[in-house]
Amino acid sequence: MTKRVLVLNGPNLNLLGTREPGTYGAETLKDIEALCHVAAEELGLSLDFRQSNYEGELVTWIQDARKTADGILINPAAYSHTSVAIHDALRAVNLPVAEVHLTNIHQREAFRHHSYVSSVAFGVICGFGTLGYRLALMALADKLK
Ligand SMILES: O=C(O)[C@]1(O)C=C(c2cccc(Sc3ccccc3)c2)[C@@H](O)[C@H](O)C1
Repeated sequence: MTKRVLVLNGPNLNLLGTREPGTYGAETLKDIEALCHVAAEELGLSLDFRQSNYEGELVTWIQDARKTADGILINPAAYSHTSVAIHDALRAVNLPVAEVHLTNIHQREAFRHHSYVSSVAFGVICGFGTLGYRLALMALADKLK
């Protein structure tokens, strides 16, 4: 049975590749989606890849995942540092969660050092750029086998 992973991307990630390439790299979210589909094919996973700037939409997608997905990869972006709602939704659905950040949030501004998602994720990857998405999918494939 092919395991299905919901890949969620938070606010402003739709702007990747357009500004701040020195911080977030030159790749776009479309580039990340493409690399995720290549990795998923290699790992025998199916993917649902989404991005939203709206916290409530991300919460609803997480809730729906209880019935439609086997695991979640999430880059919550700025909501990492603010959203108890996303934390609670991830806890409620009780699916394996891998958290990804393109940058090393621990080397950045203090307000980025804490993530409300990390305590409900089985693993957290940060600082490896877009490779972090591939690494997280590898970890999810292993967790779901
Ligand atoms: O490193 C990440 O992936 C992170 O999750 C991603 C973030 C992020 C995501 C998208 C955009 C921006 S800021 C930005 C705005 C315009 C163009 C490029 C970047 C930050 C930060 O909010 C987080 O603190 C860290």
